[in-house]
This record gives sequence, C-alpha cells and structure tokens, in this order.
Amino acid sequence: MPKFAANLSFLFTDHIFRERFRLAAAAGFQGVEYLFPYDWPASEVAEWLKAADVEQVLFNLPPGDWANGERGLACLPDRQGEFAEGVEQALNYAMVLDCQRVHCMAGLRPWAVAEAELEAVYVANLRHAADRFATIGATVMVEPINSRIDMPGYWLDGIDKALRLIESIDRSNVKLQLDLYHAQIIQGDLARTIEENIAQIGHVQIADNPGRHEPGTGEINYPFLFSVLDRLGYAGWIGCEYKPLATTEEGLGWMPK
Ligand SMILES: O=C(O)C(=O)[C@H](O)CO
Ligand SMILES: [Mg+2]
Repeated sequence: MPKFAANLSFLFTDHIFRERFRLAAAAGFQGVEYLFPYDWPASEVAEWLKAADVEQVLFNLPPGDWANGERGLACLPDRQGEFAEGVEQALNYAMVLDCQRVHCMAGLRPWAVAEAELEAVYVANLRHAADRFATIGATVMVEPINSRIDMPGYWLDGIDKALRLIESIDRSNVKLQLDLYHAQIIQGDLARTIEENIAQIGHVQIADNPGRHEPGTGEINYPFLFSVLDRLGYAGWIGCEYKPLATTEEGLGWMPK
C-alpha cells in the first residue's frame, strides 16, 4: 500500500499552518508536503515536524511573485539570477527540514519568447538546480499542471513535454511529479501513463476530477490506480493535494487502512 502525505496547503486549512502538522499526524499521516515554507524560519518548521513526528516529503522552490500571479521562474529567460537565488534558499530549507524532494515550478508562458528559448532556459535552470540538490542527495521534481482549468498559461502543461524535457536535462535526480488530477485533465489514460513511465516517477499527487476534491468524489478510480502503483513496486509517496468537500477529517474515508 502506498504511503500518503498530507498536503498542508490543501488539508486542515481551517487551522493555522503550524497546527496542521499535528493534525496530519493525528489523522494517521506519516509525511507532509505543502507549497512553500519561506514565511517561517526553517528551524521553526523543523520543530513542528519533530513535535508531530512526521517526515517532510516535498515543498516547492520559490515561485516568484505568487500573490501577483507568478507560478514559477524556471522557463523565464530574464529571471535566471532570481531562480538561482531561489535554489539556494530552498536548498537551505531542504537541509534543515531533512527533505529529499523539491518541486520546481516552470512558470507561465511569456508569449513573446520563442519556445526553443524557453526550453533552453528551462533545461539550463533544471540542470543547475539538480546539481545543487545532488549535493544533499535530493531530487528535483518536474510536474505537468493543466493550463485549461487550474493554471491558465502554465508553460509545462503536457506529460510528454515533461518527459522529453527530463530526458534533455539528463540528470538522474530529476524526476516526474505525476499529479493524477492534472494528468486526468491533460490526457486521461492514467493507468497506462503510470505503467509506461514508472521509472521516471519520483512523486505522485492525487485529487478527484472534476472539482479537485477527495478521491471517490469524481471519475478517477483511485483504488485501481493504487493497486497499479503497488503492482509496479512504487515505493515513493502519494501527496494528498485535494480540496476537502467538508472538513479534512470527515473526508478521509477514502484512505485505505
Ligand atoms: O498545483 C499543483 O498541483 C502543484 O502541485 C503545485 O505544486 C503548485 O501549484
Ligand atoms: Mg500537484
């Protein structure tokens, strides 16, 4: 049975951030992930993890100006200095939090820039991030996000595109973050997508579609997909990145015991 991590940017959001670690542990999660830790000193977050006895599974590199709509920097030609600074900041947090995975968001497509240039910048940035995170044995995740419903304009919005870029980046610590909710919207065919790419998958995230709520509230057959992951020997984490329909605790009935 896969290991489930609570995404604290989505779950337990009726409580302040630091409380969510304890609530996740009480609900049976052994790992947590979330978007960004940078509003809090790394040492404080480390204390919350320790007090709750949960593992830090994943967080994201700094995404640029999130409040003003930015969604990552990795493909943006005029932001490479800021990207590299973000890598150092995230590396420090990863060390203190003992975290082995970070997600690097690609950014929104700047329409005036040619695709070949965006790809070249993205590949160079990901190689840099991969080499820096290799120094602590951590993996950099590449996640295709649907640009139709949730993140209009997101540049990295195809599974095949992500796989092709991972091949070009050519670093063993760059892996696919397969968010099955986005994958369902992007292309469907989820079991085959998992099976064909299992060697590249470093992290999985889940939510049902439509609505991005708990597994079991929509069209995705999660019990079947969990059995596919088990059969293929997936030993990584599954991040619960969904919006609970009511409270998080009330919506945990889908989770296999
Ligand atoms: O949106 C998602 O699915 C993510 O996993 C990103 O980390 C951030 O938006
Ligand atoms: Mg995701």
